[in-house]
Amino acid sequence: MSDTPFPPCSILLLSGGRGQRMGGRDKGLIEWQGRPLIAWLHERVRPLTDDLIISCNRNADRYCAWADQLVQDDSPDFPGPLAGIRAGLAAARHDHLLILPCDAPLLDRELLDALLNAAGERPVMLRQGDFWEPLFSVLPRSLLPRIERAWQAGERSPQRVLRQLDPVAVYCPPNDPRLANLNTPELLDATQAQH
Ligand SMILES: Nc1nc2c(ncn2[C@@H]2O[C@H](COP(=O)(O)OP(=O)(O)OP(=O)(O)O)[C@@H](O)[C@H]2O)c(=O)[nH]1
Ligand SMILES: [Mg+2]
Repeated sequence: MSDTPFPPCSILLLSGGRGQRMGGRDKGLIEWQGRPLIAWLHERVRPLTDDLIISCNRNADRYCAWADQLVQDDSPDFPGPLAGIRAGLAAARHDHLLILPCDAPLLDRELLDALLNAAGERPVMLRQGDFWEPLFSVLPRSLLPRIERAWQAGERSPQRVLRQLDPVAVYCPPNDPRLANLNTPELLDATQAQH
């Protein structure tokens, strides 16, 4: 399965959002260049892991085709991506979990390698210009109890949680096209026209 130099990792694709800016549609299943967004992410990460986890809160019957395991939030009200991260960490079979959002189909192998090569005892988080990007990160599973404590104390922001855990940064330029995040129909159309 794996053709990588790094230790085995689990991979979590976050696809459990409300998709409000897409009119409430399940974003991972929206077609981009003729295939659902989640299929592009799946193609990119499948060679890197034997433990591909998708966090979804709808359409499990479709998502199961692209995953080894599915996880869902433990409440039905879309509490945000940290809910998916805690479920993914709890389910992960390897010591490290690479986390990615479902709506970034232009991610490339080089960026994934950079994140995974930095994996260790501290969290790894992408830093795009001046901004931390917690949904592009690698977490050791050993951090689950600390993340769980923060959650129980009412924290819901992945960025605040990860910043408190002494993250290692992997740097990207501010306008790195590989990080195009397709949040709206307009962005979806614009990137389709370019690729
Ligand atoms: N598990 C889980 N994942 C979520 C939740 N909210 C967002 N995400 C995921 O986090 C990533 C970033 O979220 P957004 O890009 O804002 O996606 P979204 O929340 O579906 O879209 P909007 O409703 O328009 O904000 C996406 O991969 C989402 O699927 C949630 O409540 N639970
Ligand atoms: Mg959102």
